[in-house]
Amino acid sequence: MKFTKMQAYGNDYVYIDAIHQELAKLPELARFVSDRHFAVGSDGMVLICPSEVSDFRMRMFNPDGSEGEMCGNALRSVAKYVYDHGFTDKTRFQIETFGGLQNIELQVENQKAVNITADIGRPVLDTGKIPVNTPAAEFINQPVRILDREFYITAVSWGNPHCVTFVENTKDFDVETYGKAIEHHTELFPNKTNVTFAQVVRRDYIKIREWERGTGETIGCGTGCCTALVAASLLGLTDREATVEQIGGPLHVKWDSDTGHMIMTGSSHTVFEAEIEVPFL
Ligand SMILES: N[C@H](CCC[C@H](N)C(=O)O)C(=O)O
Repeated sequence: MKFTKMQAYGNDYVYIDAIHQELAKLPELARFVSDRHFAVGSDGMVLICPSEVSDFRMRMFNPDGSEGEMCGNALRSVAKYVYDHGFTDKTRFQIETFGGLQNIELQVENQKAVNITADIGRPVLDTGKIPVNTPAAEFINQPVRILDREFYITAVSWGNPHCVTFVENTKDFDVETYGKAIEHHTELFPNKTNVTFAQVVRRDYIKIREWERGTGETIGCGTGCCTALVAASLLGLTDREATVEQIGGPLHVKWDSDTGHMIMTGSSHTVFEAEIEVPFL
């Protein structure tokens, strides 16, 4: 099976062309390729698929085999993939996800996409108890007891469930213990959740660490950055545009006040392309 390893802010996935290759047993395939000892090693698997309603479709799977409805870094990387591989020569197009149709705009240098802007639509402030895109009860800065602590949590859905809580210092924070506990708080988040721990540094600068559903701590998370900005600006801690510093680097995010859409702009990189023998395919 042919694949491409790409990373965006160190959020690394195995990208597979599912337009020209037949694939099967997708959850098993995701668990297999993501393994850092026995296979390629990644934060998950992303498929580039044909779409009946837009230019392309993306599907993303976590290393535990579960499927995420949306992924900001994968979205921008798929946009780069289809352009760099000559699947399209458009610099503006759409990618279908389970989180809706996402609008892409590429900045190209030497026939390669170097910077990718993605409009990922409007956030829904909910924990996943209601169907996505239903105007809903808002879940903003709610006190929630997790293990031995109380957290103030804001829930944001981009199609996939996210939540964010503000901490004093992300650097020393025990992301694993509390991230895991919040991820699995299924009374509040029936579909589990991605968890962002954020620290506001200035009105236009936020630091985050991310605990991802089905993955664990990652060093970059596009939708996590967007989630942090939504909560921080709703709470009056930042303006509607910020740089979000992740361990893997800074991403620029803007929550457009005219449209209510979230716009993220950042890079993505191809690491290598290769073939892997999959014993069960
Ligand atoms: N890293 C991703 C999010 C993946 C979310 C996934 N872990 C889920 O189960 O929803 C990003 O850049 O937005």
